[in-house]
Amino acid sequence: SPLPKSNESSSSLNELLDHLLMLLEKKDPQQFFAWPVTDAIAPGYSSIISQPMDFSTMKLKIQENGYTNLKQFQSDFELMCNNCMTYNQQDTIYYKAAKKLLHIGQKFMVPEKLLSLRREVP
Ligand SMILES: COc1ccc(C(=O)NC2CCC2)cc1-c1cc(C(C)=O)n2cccnc12
Repeated sequence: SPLPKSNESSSSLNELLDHLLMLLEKKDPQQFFAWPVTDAIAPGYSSIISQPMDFSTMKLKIQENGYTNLKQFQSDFELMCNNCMTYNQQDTIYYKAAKKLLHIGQKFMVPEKLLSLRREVP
């Protein structure tokens, strides 16, 4: 089906979300959150995690105008981090990375911080 027509407001939201996503991806240098987790690298993952989420899926969703507000973007980000902290034990590099990323993301996505981001987006 053709991509829905983007209007002024959705494209400026999408620009903000693209910028935010780029900032969050930079906080995941090992790219643990870059792609969907497969059962091959994480045994039983698909039967434990009912709603998988990763940065590449979020990027696609932005391009398809899948987010109509910031809150929806925030909840996918939190879903991604919480999935990781559900599947992995606390003493793993993945759990620790998710905890750290979630904390950083929550600091980024506060209104005054976002205002400055909006000024950054050309
Ligand atoms: C896209 O997901 C990944 C991509 C690459 C890697 C990876 O480079 N792992 C190496 C670091 C020690 C092996 C791990 C993951 C990975 C993410 C995750 C998450 C996000 O739960 N995960 C869980 C168990 C095992 N591997 C992973």
